[in-house]
Amino acid sequence: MIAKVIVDVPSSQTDRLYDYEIPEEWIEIVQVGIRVIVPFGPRKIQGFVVDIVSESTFEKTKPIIEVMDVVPILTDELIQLGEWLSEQTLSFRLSAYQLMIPAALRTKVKKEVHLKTERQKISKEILPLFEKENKIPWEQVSKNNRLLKVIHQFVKDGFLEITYQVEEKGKKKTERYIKLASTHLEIEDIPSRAVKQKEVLSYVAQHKEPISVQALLDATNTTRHVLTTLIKKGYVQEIELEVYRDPLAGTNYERTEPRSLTAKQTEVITPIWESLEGEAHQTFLLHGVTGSGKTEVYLQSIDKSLRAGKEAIVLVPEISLTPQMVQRFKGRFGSKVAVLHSGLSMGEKYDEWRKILRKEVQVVVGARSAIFAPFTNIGIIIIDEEHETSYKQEEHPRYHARDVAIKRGQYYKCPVILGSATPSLESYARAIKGVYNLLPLTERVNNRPMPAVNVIDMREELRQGNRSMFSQVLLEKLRERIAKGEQSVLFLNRRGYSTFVMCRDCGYVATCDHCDISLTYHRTNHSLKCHYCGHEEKMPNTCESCGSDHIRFFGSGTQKVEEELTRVLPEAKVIRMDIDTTRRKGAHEKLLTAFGKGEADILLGTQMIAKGLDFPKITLVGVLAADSMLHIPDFRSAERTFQLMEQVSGRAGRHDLAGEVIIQSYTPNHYSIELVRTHDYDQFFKMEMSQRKMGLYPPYVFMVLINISHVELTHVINVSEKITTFLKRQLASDTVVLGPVASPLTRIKDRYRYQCMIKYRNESGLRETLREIQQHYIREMNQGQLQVSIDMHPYIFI
Ligand SMILES: Nc1ncnc2c1ncn2[C@@H]1O[C@H](COP(=O)(O)OP(=O)(O)OP(=O)(O)O)[C@@H](O)[C@H]1O
Ligand SMILES: [Zn+2]
Ligand SMILES: [Zn+2]
Repeated sequence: MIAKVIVDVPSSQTDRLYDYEIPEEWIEIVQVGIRVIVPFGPRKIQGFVVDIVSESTFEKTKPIIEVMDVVPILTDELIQLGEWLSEQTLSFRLSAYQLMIPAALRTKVKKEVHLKTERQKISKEILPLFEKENKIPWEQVSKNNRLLKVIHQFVKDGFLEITYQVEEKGKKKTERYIKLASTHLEIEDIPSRAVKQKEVLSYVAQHKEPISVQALLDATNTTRHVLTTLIKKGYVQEIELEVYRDPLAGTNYERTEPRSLTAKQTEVITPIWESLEGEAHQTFLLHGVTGSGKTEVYLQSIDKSLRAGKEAIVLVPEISLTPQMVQRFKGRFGSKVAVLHSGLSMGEKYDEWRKILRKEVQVVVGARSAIFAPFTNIGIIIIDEEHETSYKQEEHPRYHARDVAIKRGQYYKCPVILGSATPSLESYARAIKGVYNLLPLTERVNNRPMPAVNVIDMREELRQGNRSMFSQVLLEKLRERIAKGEQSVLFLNRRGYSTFVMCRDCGYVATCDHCDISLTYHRTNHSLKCHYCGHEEKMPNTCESCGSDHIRFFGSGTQKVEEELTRVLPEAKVIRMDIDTTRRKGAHEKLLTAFGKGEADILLGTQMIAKGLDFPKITLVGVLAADSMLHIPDFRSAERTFQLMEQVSGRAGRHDLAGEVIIQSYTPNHYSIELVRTHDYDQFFKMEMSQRKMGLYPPYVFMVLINISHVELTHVINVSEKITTFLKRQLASDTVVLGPVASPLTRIKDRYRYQCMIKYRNESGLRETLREIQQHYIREMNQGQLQVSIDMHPYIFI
């Protein structure tokens, strides 16, 4: 038999299947989806088995050297998906598969074989291995073909298990448990004076499940000594059981019951349920205003899926994966839920992934990469806040989770729900065309009003002599809330607000020596940092250009706002939430809990407070500078501004108290800001679509961005020109090829950067043409000199 293997060498030449012979004694063990070690030239390398065939087309094939997994870590479906993904994103299949497995499996970790059962159940052949301990190192068996075969069978039967020991400081992995020994000695045999022994034994006997040693000692109020005697006499047995590193251990999730749906919710959930029950894939766009009860629709759709014996994947943006958000799912589905996000340690991620693989959970809530959860019977896939750009991965493979969701939805013939109060233009356009099924939820639950929005013209404020960052109205309203004991949220858009250092005398701005970008001031260690290459230097005392000591940092980060706030509103208690105050694990939760308990009047923060917040006492939302994002040179800047303003506004008045929003802006008449006043998404969509049509941007066309970089400027220009000429010759006449032009960020890490852009409607041969470009520059790229990166549906243009 021949295994087709994707080898662990990320380069274009090796991005194909290699044939390896499966040694006779491993025929049963080598399966599709496991990893193997194979000879590759003079080296031994890892690879994924993606297919097994009876014969190779090659005359000579080398045999597999070693088997790395006993159970497949990639399902057949994921293997297919990886192939598709690499075609779509023009990346290596290897990278696609590595995306699908947890990092713990990609690093060098200790592997062990664990005994999961009583010794009697396993054969004599391997019994001696487990004489001393219930586990042995994997190396002890991996090279022995005969043993491996036996082990494989026991793993299949569930008596043994292979685990990866991701060691982490201060984290428990296993705990000692006590259970009744299978020898069945009678309790009466214990001498009557050994009261304690009897007591402990009967306690153990009453429990069907093993009890942790500590719990047992606590419950029976005994010492370890009594227990040891019982173990020695053979009444009870001490075993080691794995405990998952639960990042949320100790959190008690309050159970929630399904609510009876409103008429509107019923209307939108019906077609979703029909799709689920009829096993007919459909993509739904759930367009529900903030507070319209989308989450309840998700929950009851998931419930439907679980009742049908199927699984569910829920994606939420990384930044809204807060404990509050997790609570909503754990509260309804308890331990059936696994959570995957970037805040987890490598070991924790591995644990959650394993729960999915072992089918111990049926629901996954996670950020982008959770879309690859190795479920095999998916009943529904939900993408909340579908307009969020974080669903697109900005490194190879540059995939969009929405595309992967739909692909998997087609495979499992299940519904995919894209939910948002402000859908992306691309999705809404597709819904209107009928490609997606549009489900509108236009009102808030129980007819609560949408918050009233007041846009303040900050130019006018300035004219009236108000030089502070707070308008008169906003200050007044903030005071009002403090007096009434209600809460406010102040939002500052982080983007476009770097704190740069400038000389007041000559205008010199401190920039990075390796990148064409200004350095950012960091207060904590009084230094300047480049956010692109990590270069760091001390904050200068004098200007490098003119020697003046009038060198200061500018910009207004959240820290500055906080300072200003304490000056103008000394009575206000403020909680600040930004990257700095939430860096430590659990800090995010702590701050939110404190705010929820009413320990502060004002929550001041960046993007991370724009979504998910649902506190009854928030009645005022203030946006300090709505247009900070509007002037970023990106065709989506108006869309992002509108989406963000709507999301932030949505935090106010979600419960009994009515909400109010103050938006401060220097361009109050821009449609993306003005239309937030009426919460008019449809009108915004119309206006923005006409802009896109004029400028020839998505969704009217598809785009491809090609970035070319090299340390020598002349070479970058040379290659960029060649690529552009080639594209113009190859592509259809109505396709637009723009460039080459210098990228907005012309130099990063001493490399010059140029780009060219393709806008197209129909291009059947596009991928082949782009592959040709990749192939052409293979050698130069492998040498690490040149980089040509291709982004199929770009979101970032710098
Ligand atoms: N059927 C229902 N009956 C009563 N209350 C409900 C119902 N559905 C949802 N709610 C409540 O209404 C509020 C808003 O619902 P939810 O948070 O699900 O809205 P959403 O559309 O997800 O909002 P957002 O997009 O702003 O996060 C919540 O407090 C929720 O508990
Ligand atoms: Zn730099
Ligand atoms: Zn100067």
